[in-house]
Amino acid sequence: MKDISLVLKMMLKEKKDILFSVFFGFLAGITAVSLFAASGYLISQAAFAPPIYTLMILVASVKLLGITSAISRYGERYFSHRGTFTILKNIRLKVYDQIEPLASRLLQKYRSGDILARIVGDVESLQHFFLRVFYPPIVLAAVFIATIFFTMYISAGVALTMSAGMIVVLIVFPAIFYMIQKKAALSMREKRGVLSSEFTDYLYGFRELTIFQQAERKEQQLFDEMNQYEEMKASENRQLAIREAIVIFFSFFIAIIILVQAGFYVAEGNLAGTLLAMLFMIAITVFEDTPSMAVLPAHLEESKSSSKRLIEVWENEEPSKVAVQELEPDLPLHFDFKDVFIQYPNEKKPAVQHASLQIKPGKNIAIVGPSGSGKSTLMQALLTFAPVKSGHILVNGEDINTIAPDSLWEQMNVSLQHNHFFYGSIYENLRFANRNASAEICRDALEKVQLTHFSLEDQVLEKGTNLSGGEKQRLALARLFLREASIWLLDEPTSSLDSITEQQIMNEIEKVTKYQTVVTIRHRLTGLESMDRIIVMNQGEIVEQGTYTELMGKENGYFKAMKELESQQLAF
Ligand SMILES: Nc1ncnc2c1ncn2[C@@H]1O[C@H](COP(=O)(O)OP(=O)(O)OP(=O)(O)O)[C@@H](O)[C@H]1O
Repeated sequence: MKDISLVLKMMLKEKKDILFSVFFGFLAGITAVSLFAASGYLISQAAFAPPIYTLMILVASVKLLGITSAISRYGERYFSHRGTFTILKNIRLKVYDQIEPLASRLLQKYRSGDILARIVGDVESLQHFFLRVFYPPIVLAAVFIATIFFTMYISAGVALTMSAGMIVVLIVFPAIFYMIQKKAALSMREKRGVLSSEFTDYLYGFRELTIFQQAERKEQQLFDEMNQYEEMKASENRQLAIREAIVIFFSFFIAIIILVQAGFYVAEGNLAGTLLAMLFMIAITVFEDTPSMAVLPAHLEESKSSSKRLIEVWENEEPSKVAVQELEPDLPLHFDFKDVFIQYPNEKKPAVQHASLQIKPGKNIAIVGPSGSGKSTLMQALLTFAPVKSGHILVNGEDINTIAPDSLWEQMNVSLQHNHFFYGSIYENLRFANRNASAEICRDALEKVQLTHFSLEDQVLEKGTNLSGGEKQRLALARLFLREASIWLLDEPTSSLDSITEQQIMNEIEKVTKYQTVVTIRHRLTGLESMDRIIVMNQGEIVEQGTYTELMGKENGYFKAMKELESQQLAF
């Protein structure tokens, strides 16, 4: 039940459509049974040449039942499909609400292809739950019970046979098929996830695969995976067809048994001969919709696992927020890291540990250290993106987790190591930072980062593939000049630039950030003399922190050693 809780909750919101679907489904089923029962009776009666009005009443009943059955069937389809689409919409909104705050963490946990396959595929497959799992057995059982009650008045023996048939079709077959289904569905889902991940890898890595002449091998691997998946799918379809055939065969078998049984009663004189055709027609019609019970277990298993897999995406990721409070805009922000420990999912080693530091408003902070020492992770923690396992990050004395992230990001100007660019013009890619920025302001920003050779109309391809590394960095920095922010977080903002351009752009940044907090991650150790504080990291720990003079004054200091090493390398 827990597995299916997501779709059940969303479904029960649509009670009206559920009730109408069941009502019209029942009406369509029972009128169909009555229609064929009346037809059977009509044929038998006609043989005895009854008064014309008897025939007229019977013919009129048959016509009325036929029309009611058709209209009810339409009503059933209308409400069940309307309900299904509304349930799907509710599920999509729910899933989006759940994963939106976790987006960055989820991409650390799952391969992007797998998460995409999960969310799109699993949500889609939940459409079958209401349509093929939930209400058809209710309707079928209701039609069966009403028919069996009616049949009991004609022949208790036939009613008993019909009840036995109903139990086999509604309970025994689905239970057996469900057990068989469980195993097969698991491997199908795994295969689908693998295939989607492999395909995404192939698309993203196509250039590298081509350069290293591995594209053909990867393609072959993908084709093999696809063929295996197709084979599994075909085998599943075959299985479903066989199960449907078994149920259909059984239904006919029961109808024949009922015919023979009723014939026997007629021969014995315990049943009127005119009712024989009617009973046979009832038996055929009441079992008519039972093939849906053959596919029900497959859809139930699929819905259960889809619902479970979707819940798993956010289940253990629930942010441990106590209360979400908005930060007042323009409030100077003071960050305080207290013994912070960060570990990425599925990683053995922590990325950052025992990190304690303060970032006071208006200060200029540099984070330095060897590659992989945890500098970017520390910055991600300021943005609330890092998986902090213990310790606290306080913003003006309040736990960062209790603060609405939007109100924090509103005060930040961020340039990360890898910045995203959208397919569109330079202008669109700039205005993405500030929708109100005029063309003039955007041109001015381009000038500050020395990208004057670009016009605002120039095209940027997806992910900025037509820009050089340095141009991408400068375009990302140009965005920052369009926004007012009290905190600037810059992760190696100029690493791809020559030192002269770097200096000129940093001067521009300094001009606009005179009174702002600036945290910069640096690889090069030049130009750090004016920093208010330098945080030195090594293997996930802050090994030193202080001003340039303090750090250089340390006997056997780590920063001093790094600086000396860099000077020696530059001298060569
Ligand atoms: N998304 C991630 N998932 C798992 N491990 C990660 C992730 N990001 C970083 N790490 C690991 O965390 C550690 C710190 O990485 P981080 O990027 O913070 O270092 P860095 O000092 O910024 O490195 P660089 O100077 O090369 O950018 C590294 O061991 C890295 O492999």
